[in-house]
Amino acid sequence: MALASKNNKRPVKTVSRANSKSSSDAKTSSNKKTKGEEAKKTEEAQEEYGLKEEIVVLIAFACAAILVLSNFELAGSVGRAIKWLMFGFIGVMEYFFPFVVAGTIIFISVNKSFIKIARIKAIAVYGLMVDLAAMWQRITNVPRVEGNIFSFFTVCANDKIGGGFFGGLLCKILYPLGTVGSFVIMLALMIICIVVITEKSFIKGMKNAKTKSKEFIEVAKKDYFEYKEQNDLADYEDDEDEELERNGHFSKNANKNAIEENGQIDSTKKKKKSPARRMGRKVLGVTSDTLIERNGQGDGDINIENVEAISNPEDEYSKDIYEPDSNNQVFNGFNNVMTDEDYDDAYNDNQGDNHNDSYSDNQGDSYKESHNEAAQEASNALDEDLRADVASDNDFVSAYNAGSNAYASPNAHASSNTYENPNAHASSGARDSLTESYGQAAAKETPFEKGNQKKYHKPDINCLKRSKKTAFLGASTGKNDETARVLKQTLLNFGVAVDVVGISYGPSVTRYEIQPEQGVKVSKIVSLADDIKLSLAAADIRIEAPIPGKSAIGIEVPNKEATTVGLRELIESKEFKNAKSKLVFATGRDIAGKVILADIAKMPHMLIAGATGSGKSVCINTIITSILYNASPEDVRMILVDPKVVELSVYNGIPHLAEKVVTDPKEAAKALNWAVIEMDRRYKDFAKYGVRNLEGYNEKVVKGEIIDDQGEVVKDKKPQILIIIDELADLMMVSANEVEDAICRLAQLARAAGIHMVIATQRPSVNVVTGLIKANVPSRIAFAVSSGVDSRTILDMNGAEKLLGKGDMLYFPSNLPKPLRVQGAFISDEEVADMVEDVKRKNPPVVYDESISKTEIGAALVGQSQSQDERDPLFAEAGRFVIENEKGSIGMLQRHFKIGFNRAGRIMDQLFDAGVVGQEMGTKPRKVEMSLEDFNNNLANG
Ligand SMILES: Nc1ncnc2c1ncn2[C@@H]1O[C@H](COP(=O)(O)OP(=O)(O)OP(=O)(O)O)[C@@H](O)[C@H]1O
Repeated sequence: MALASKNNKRPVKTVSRANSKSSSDAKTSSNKKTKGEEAKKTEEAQEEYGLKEEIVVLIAFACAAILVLSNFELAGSVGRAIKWLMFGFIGVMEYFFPFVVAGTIIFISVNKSFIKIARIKAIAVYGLMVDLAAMWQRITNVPRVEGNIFSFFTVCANDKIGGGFFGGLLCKILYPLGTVGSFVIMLALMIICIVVITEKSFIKGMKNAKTKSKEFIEVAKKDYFEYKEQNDLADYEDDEDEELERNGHFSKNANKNAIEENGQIDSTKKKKKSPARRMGRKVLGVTSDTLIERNGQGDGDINIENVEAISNPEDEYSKDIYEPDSNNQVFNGFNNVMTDEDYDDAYNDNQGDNHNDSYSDNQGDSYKESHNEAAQEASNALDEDLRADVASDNDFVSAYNAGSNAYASPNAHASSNTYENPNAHASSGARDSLTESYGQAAAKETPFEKGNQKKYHKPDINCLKRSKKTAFLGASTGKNDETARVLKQTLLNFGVAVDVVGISYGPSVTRYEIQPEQGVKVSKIVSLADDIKLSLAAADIRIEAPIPGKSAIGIEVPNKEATTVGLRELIESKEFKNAKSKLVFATGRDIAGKVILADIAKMPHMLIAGATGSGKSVCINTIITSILYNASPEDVRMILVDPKVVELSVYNGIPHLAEKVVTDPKEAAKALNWAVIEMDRRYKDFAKYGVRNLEGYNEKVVKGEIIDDQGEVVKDKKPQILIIIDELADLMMVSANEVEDAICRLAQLARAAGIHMVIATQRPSVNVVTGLIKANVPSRIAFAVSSGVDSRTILDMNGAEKLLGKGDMLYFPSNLPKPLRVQGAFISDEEVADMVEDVKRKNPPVVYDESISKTEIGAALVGQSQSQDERDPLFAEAGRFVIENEKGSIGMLQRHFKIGFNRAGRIMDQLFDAGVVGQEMGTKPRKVEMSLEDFNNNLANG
């Protein structure tokens, strides 16, 4: 029905044909016929036509159906006959025949207006069928083509094979051409039929295919040339960039990146450049064409060249820690990157100054004035070789050594009693005779005797090696600027727009100070730490958000090569020399290269923690060395506790030691107890003489206002005492309670008494660094640790797990709000050994304080109770209670008076002292040995 309706609509031409037919009829018959009649006829014709069409279509379908059914032998004997017949005519093509018949009938019926064409096409279809049948026949060759023409019909009809009569006939006709020739012709026929049916030219199609492939090649060629052109352009741009970089310009982003005036991205440029850029560059987790849309600023990309490494005065977090001197030329950050001349000048200045300090300070004479004179004397006194050296060598160091030798010689000693310095650089002969003469002198006078306090001779600065000066300069090359660019791009890739506002080149890390655009959360940048690490291929980075005192976030990236900060350069620095405190030590250099000094007196106690190999022992060495270069034994005495035995034993014999280096943890507990007793003693003295602290006391000593019990004026100042414990864990293992008690008591009260502690541990766990110790030791230095948990134990915050080791530290004194990243000063074991040797040689033998080793563990507590000498307020009541119950038990006192064990125990001890109860009897209660009457009497008598 659908077809019918389609047909009704379609043949407009058919209708018009009918119309024309009726009109011609009208012409030939008569003009009398009315228009209404014509129209009626037309309508009738149309109806007739529609019906016919429908009938034809239906018959066609019926025929086709019967043919199909015949193929499957479902149409009875007629069907079988038809099948037989059809196979006889067209062979195996009979299977397709029903559909072809139905199709052609319908096709012709609906294309009546093109009947000729329709017929031709129908013939072509049948021709194609015969051609295909012939092909099949030729391929199978059954029945044989050479046979009788009629055998084709009979064999195919009977056996349902072959190409039938028509197929066979064609084969027979073409037989003289042979098989191949036959096939060629049959193929040609097939193409002709298809062309006729489809009306599509085979040759034209071939031509089209040719032109299409040509077009395709053209397009490919065009693409290739375009790509090549772009690639060349990118190469050229890269060359240009490199050239700019070489010339010190770093504005390629500003030139190349298409940020328009109004901040819009030039998308065409961006599109064109992207393939070349991606192909031409290594991708480091960023795409280099990512541009930032700036909000109204429109000043293009940041020009990294303009970013200067400024050691901003605002960086001074605390005046207590460093007081930068504008005159200081020694590595004062990167603004003052030194030329060789500068360096040498500074060196000579410092050398001269230091030399001056070492001698003129202590001796009261100007070393410089007499130096030339003395050197002259030396040249007389020394052997030929040395004299030649002194005469020819203009180098200050040689002159200095020669000068020192001069003073070391017995002659010089005889001629000038100011310089009795046995120098490390003395020739062996001179040294022997000196030792002899020194021994005699030492026999006459007691070392550090009263009024002879200025005879401490500092070690020679040449015992410490000078670190390489070029190391700092190396870090200021353009490499780091490139890093800043990558950093910025990486953050942009994650949608974080930032400006790099400053770069600080530190000895081991470089800090990029970035300022996020408004609306960017600091936490977002912190969360990108791993991605930044990946882009920069950095071992580890630390993000300081924000940098204290700045509206910027610091991203600390390790330098490719870390620079060692030599202790010597710090000790020679003006900051160190100008430091007033005797307990100042050269900590290292901060991220901007500034000298960081720490004053232990202000801390007043310090905890140093870090994993093994992170730099604790080196740090302790720098503390001791700094003190040896800065303070005399009258100013500072040290107690060194070294349970590891090997670390600090080298210092045995230096005059600053109050006690031989303590290696036994039990001895260490004694030493701590001694310190507690000493602290109590000092407080008593302060109270007695009406001073508040050690400084006040020492001032009075200088003024001669301190008179002792014998009525003599005290001339000895009390030194500051520094207790250094190299491994707290070892002490805690042996006697945790005593050690913890002593440390806490010292930590709470020792500041005013001038007693300070430096406690180091590689195990920052809570059972070593207990809550009590942490609470009482406010200043910390954290070296690299293995986990954030350890970092939190030390600093109460993460960060130390990101450190690089080898002296990289977070320095967190009590007066800073946040830890400061510092590269610790370095001193080698050889330097320590040289320096200690030098100090020992120059100074009288050390006199240890025997009372330290004689102190009993727990004596401090006895001392404490004795010093208090007070009975517990419950003493009387407790006494009566015990007597009434006729037994003395601590538990009973605890329960009855609702007090703790310690207090109850103390009361029981007091009752024992007063004779109320007897000795302890293990677990049994003590015996009562006093009547209530006697007890009351005793109380009444006081
Ligand atoms: N400030 C520094 N500068 C350069 N290198 C350093 C610095 N401090 C330490 N190192 C390097 O690290 C090594 C280990 O240092 P150190 O012995 O001080 O570690 P430690 O923390 O005391 O280890 P341990 O707990 O095992 O004794 C040193 O030999 C040295 O090479």
